[in-house]
Amino acid sequence: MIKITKLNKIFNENTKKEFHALKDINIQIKTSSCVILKGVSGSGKSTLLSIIGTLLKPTSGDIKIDDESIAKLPDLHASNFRAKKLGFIFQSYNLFNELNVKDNVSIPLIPLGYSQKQIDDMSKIALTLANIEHKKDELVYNLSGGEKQRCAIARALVNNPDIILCDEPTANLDHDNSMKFIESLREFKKLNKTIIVATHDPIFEELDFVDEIINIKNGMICE
Ligand SMILES: Nc1ncnc2c1ncn2[C@@H]1O[C@H](COP(=O)(O)OP(=O)(O)OP(=O)(O)O)[C@@H](O)[C@H]1O
Repeated sequence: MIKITKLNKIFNENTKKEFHALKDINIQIKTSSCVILKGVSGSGKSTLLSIIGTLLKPTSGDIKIDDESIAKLPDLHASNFRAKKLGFIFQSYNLFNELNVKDNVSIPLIPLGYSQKQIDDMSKIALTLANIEHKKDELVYNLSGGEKQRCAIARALVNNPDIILCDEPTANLDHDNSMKFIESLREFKKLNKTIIVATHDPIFEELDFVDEIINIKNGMICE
């Protein structure tokens, strides 16, 4: 369970540029559910996703993941927490173009102290799940947009995370590849992952496996 209580995020606090990006957010996300964070550009979706992902700290309020409070985790603990529990899929893929697919996918495992054999085995499982195993030796630079997305999916899955966070995952995909991405989400759901997708793509609105759509407007949850 992810429990967010009275969460606020203020950028540039106490300066002329002060901006209240998230206002008194209260949400509970059940384990193994799929939730869509929906809202127009600038509404606060990425900010909320980044806080859930421990990439950003809230100004006030609490966020608990499986009863562990993560709002104020020191940076080293936050990066360990991410490495064990979370997988990220970003709109811009965030891959290393000059490395091959397999190396990109195995990167999150390196700080976790696995042996080379374990890294190879775990990477192979993720590459197969994301249907990109056949391109494992190809440089990311040479992949199509849909293939880059599948490589990013494999990287998000490689540590077998409980929670998968997706930020505008279909923004750079055509309709066919967006539909393929949605089928990947369906598979994650079958694997009992908790999935949170921040998006304004209407394609996510009527999916049978989505448990909840949370609307965000001007940093607030709309009922
Ligand atoms: N580091 C920052 N400093 C100042 N303001 C910021 C910062 N990050 C985000 N903001 C502001 O907070 C608001 C919410 O941004 P956020 O990226 O969360 O929106 P979003 O709903 O994800 O938008 P998009 O769909 O365009 O990605 C925006 O007005 C943005 O300009």
